[in-house]
Amino acid sequence: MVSPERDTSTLFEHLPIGAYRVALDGQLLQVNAAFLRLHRCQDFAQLHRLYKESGFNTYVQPQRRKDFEAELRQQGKVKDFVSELFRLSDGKPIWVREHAHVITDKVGKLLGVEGTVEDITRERKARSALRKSEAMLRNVMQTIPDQIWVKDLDGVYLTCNDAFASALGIQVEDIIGTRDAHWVEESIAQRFLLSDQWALQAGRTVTFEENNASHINPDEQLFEVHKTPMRDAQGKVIGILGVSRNIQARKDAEALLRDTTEQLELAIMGAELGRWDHDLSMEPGYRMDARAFSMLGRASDDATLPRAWSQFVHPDDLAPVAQALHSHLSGQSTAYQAEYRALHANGNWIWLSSRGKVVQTRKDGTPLRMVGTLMDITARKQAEESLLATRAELQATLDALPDLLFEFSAQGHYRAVHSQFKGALRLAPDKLIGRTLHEVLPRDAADACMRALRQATEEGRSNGVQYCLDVGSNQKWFELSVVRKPRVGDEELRFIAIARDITERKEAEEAIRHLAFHDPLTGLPNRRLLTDRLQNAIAQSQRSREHGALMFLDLDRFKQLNDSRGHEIGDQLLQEVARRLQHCIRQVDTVARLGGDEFVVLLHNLGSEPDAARLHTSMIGYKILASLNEPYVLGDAQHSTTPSIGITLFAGSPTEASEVLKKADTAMYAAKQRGRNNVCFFEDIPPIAPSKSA
Ligand SMILES: Nc1nc2c(ncn2[C@@H]2O[C@H](COP(=O)(O)OP(=O)(O)OP(=O)(O)O)[C@@H](O)[C@H]2O)c(=O)[nH]1
Repeated sequence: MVSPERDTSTLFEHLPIGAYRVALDGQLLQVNAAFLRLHRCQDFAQLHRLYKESGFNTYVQPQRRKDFEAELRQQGKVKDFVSELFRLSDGKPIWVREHAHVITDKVGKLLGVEGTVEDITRERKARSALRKSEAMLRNVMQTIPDQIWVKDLDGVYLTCNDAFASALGIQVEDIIGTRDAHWVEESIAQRFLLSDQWALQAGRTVTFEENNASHINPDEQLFEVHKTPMRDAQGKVIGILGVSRNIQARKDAEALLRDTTEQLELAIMGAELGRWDHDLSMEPGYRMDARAFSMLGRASDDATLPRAWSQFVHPDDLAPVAQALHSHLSGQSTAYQAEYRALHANGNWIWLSSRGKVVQTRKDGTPLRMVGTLMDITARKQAEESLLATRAELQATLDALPDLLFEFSAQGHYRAVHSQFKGALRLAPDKLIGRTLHEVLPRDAADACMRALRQATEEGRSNGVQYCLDVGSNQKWFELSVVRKPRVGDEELRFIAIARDITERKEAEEAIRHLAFHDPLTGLPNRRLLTDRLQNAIAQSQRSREHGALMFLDLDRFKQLNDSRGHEIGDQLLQEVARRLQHCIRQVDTVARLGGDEFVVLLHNLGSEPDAARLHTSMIGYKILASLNEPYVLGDAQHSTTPSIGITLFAGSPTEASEVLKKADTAMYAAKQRGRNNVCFFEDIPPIAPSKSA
């Protein structure tokens, strides 16, 4: 049988933690093997020596020994006394937990102290690490926006984060220890339970989406839920970890993207666009889709093969296309855009419009991938070309037109000037635009143009309105043709106006008119104009009762000059006579040549007194006689001539011009008969006696 003492001693020896006995003076009496291991000592002697050297106090904080002894004195024992000690062998600090009690003999006399010392350095480190990792886990759980919770196998919440608690509308502390049924409808709690069981049975993380309407998810937002069985260190399932994430916004964005992509696809199809995808990291890396490829008349089977972007591009268009590409790839342009000719399978060149953008870059910004569209613009290009040709033709026609071409508003604003002959304009075209006719032209001309515009407004066109302008130092005549432009939509009413320079025509007309009323040799009014003026003078005389007079002149023996010196010399004489006659009369009076060597002078406003009128006329008649008697230089010889002048007066009474002319002619004839170079008044000719036989 083993004695109790021996049992105690064996137990002491084999305790897994350090055990000691000390005397009242602190001397070590006995330690066990574990105590020696704790202090890394070989044997009791080494330990004892080191212990003595330390002065019986190995506490890192010396105060702790005093605390230990005080507690022992007061309580007779010390429990769970944790302190830091210096390990006796190497002086390294270690953490220990101590229990001790005093030893007494049978009568209660104090003999010493007996205690245990347990090295808890590793345990403390582990606890501290655990505390740290727990804190970290808590932080992570709070930081993650997802809802996180942990339930045990009975469905009781062990922990959760704020996101989860606030989704339920309560505090974290309120959730712990409760079940789902506390917070959600029974049906929802049931569904939660089913998914928990699914994860537990599967023995792995299960993921599913959930949007069940409940008071914690009234908007039926979509959540992605992960449930994972939780295991202890031995791999035994002890609970379930849940993570739930609101993916409504992501789903909406995905749906929008899908919609947009579909719409884009539809738009691309609707616009008959082809697509290309250019992988810039490889060569060749340009791929077309079937639609793009079929634009080139090529079989869609080969469409997706990578090729050089330049494969079908017209050689003359390579440089500009490469330039556009470079400009976008180097970031100078926000998008790539080029129009070029491409080789159709039938051998023709078609026009393509290519647009695209870089959609992927390396980290350093180097472009990696471009995508874009192709559009067949051959028809547009052809239309543009024919439009350009038509425009060029129109411009050439306009350039060839000797006219000024304008566009006006109905209010007379210059809207456009199409004229080659800018010199004929009063202002430069850019200065004309926006101004009105009245701001640019003199009043009469502007009024005439506005008249034409008004007529064109009412009738659609206007032709023939004429106006006169000073252009430079010349006076020019213009004739206006105006057409109302067909209106497109609610566009302003406009008029095309052609102003034709008709100065030459006007001058020709004037010359013709002059010829009709004037004698070409002397420029004097002819018989027709004289007759007209004579009629006017007679009419005026009737109104005013003033006298007028008509002189009829015929050169004496003019025929001889013609015959002797020729017709031309005769003409020269007639011209000089015309000049002298004009010098003898007032501006208001008229000298006319009737033909041959016959001239007529018409005098106006000779007053109402007959004698005064006759005297005045007589004076002029003799003045003319004297003037024409002056010698003439004709060619290289002098010549003399004389006129015979017949005069008649008229006043008040109605008379025919021919009658007056006849009287003057008669008087002239009388002057001839009186020996020529003479002045004779018709009124002085004695009336011819009626013949006896009559
Ligand atoms: N040089 C020239 N001669 C003309 C022109 N028209 C007519 N004559 C000539 O003028 C002459 C007119 O002569 P008359 O008046 O009949 O005779 P005359 O010699 O003047 O004789 P009297 O009048 O009786 O003194 C004719 O010889 C015509 O041929 C003309 O435009 N130029």
